[in-house]
Amino acid sequence: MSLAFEGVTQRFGEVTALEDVSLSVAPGEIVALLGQSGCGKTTLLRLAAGVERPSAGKVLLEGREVSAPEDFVEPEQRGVGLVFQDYALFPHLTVRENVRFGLRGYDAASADATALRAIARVGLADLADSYPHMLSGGEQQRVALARAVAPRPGVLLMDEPFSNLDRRLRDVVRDETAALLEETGATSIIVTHDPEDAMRIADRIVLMRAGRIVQIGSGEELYRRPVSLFAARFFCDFSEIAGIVRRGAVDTPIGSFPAPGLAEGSQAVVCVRPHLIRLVPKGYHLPARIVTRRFLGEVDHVLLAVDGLDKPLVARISLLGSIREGEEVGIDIATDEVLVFPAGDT
Ligand SMILES: Nc1ncnc2c1ncn2[C@@H]1O[C@H](COP(=O)(O)OP(=O)(O)OP(=O)(O)O)[C@@H](O)[C@H]1O
Repeated sequence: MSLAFEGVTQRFGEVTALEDVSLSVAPGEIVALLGQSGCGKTTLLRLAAGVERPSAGKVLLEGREVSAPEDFVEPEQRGVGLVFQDYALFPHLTVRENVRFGLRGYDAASADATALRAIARVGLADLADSYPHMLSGGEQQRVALARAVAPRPGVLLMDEPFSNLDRRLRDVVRDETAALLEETGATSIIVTHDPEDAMRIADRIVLMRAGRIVQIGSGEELYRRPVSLFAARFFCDFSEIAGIVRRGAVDTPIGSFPAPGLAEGSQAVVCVRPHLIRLVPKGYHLPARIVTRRFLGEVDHVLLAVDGLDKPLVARISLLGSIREGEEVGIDIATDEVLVFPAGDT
């Protein structure tokens, strides 16, 4: 089922939660709404679900407007499944009863069979007669997912579905959810503030800020070609170096970087990715000194002082051998991967 927002604006009194948002989600596509707290992600989800009506603009399901005052389709009529951050399970119902709850319109026998199939699909067959309080967070999340997908909704809307899970469990449940979404073929929107969640699960990421869409693209597009410093910072902890544009380039203590399209004399920010700095022996490339080195397992977190920079460069690299703090080294920066943005473009 396709889902589209056309010029949607949503106001709550003085607050504009969404401003002229347009987005089309293709049938079966998985889209992540990514952004900081308060940027309007949940509001967009609530509009799709039909629990909110837009102040202006349209919501379309399968090409049909479902948001117009005279043609407003109620949430339960939209064929939309919902999964919330807190799972929203009924505490007095068992797992089986919770999942059956979403299957209105089925006769008792087929509701039971369908519920049990969905429960088995998320690996909880043995817990079908348990109550939510007897389950771990990950198990409760799986029940919520089973309840949402059991009626085979055309659209699945998920609001921060993994945020209550600890790191390790989160990875597992996220991968399971991705597999299940693919299998059901539901058009899915997942709200998250975690870029890794978005990159791992979504076909396309919609980066939002203050009620507007900043950029739409695949995880790789957003990571490699962010449209602004704001978008860039969302996906990478860069070392940022300020400079002034002179003759189409920014001169910095670590080199000169092309700044196409930036005005002569304007302030710019040069962004260097921590994993694209390579250490070479002293005397080669750019001279630097190791300020600190922290072993993190797969990589080392290294701070490098460079003459002329007021803050050390951050590098995340694998340091073989016995490089020590205080040691003089050379550094080689993959310059074609360096990004340059106008300063203040946040
Ligand atoms: N019912 C409401 N009444 C008043 N203001 C609201 C209402 N719902 C949302 N807002 C405001 O609209 C803005 C967007 O909120 P929304 O919940 O959509 O953001 P979000 O990106 O989902 O944030 P979070 O990640 O914290 O859930 C916020 O400023 C919020 O305070």
